[in-house]
Amino acid sequence: MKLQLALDRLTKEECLQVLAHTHQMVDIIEIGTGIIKEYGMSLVRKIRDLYPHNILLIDMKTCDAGKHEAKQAFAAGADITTAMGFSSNQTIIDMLEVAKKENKQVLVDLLGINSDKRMNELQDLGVNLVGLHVGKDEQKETSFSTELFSLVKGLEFNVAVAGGINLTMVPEIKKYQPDIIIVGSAITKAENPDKTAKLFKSILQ
Ligand SMILES: O=C(CO)[C@H](O)[C@H](O)COP(=O)(O)O
Repeated sequence: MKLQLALDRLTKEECLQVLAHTHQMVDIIEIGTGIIKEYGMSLVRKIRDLYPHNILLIDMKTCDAGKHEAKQAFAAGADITTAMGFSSNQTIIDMLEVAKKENKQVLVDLLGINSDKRMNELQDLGVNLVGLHVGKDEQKETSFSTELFSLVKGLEFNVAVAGGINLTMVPEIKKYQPDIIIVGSAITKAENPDKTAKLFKSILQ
């Protein structure tokens, strides 16, 4: 089970500071959508250069122009880019094609997806990595629940989970054996991000 650290709603300096203290404890560094919008690919390149040994996911949340945005993400150094599950099939097909050529990956974010029909379509398109996700705004009303795993039950996906995940929630989530646990604020806003990342890592091992 891999630990992914999501950098969101931080300044560039805060991102670099958190990473300096935590990169050894995390498997995947995620550069969040808002950070990419603020600082662009130059920060992605900088983090790629600083941390060549971590897997780098950039949360493009692409929903159109899939080919172009996947190429952009991989050219900047991403190992994984993200697409929204509600995107057109063509967008997802194009992104998977670019990823395959470059030996990279696409994570399909299931934010807002709740139909088995769409899940089957995604599987038929060749998607192999999906994210069960409770969004930041949704978190005001609800928190991550393991009921979300029903969406991937019986399907062949590698699964990431995200959305306000904290240390207390991990033992229950672990029972479902997701491939990746994505943690943002619980680490980045902690008093001691390094200590907290270490605790997450030790629970996952
Ligand atoms: O994709 C995201 C927001 O769109 C975040 O990466 C994800 O929600 C994790 O952050 P947090 O643990 O703070 O919710």
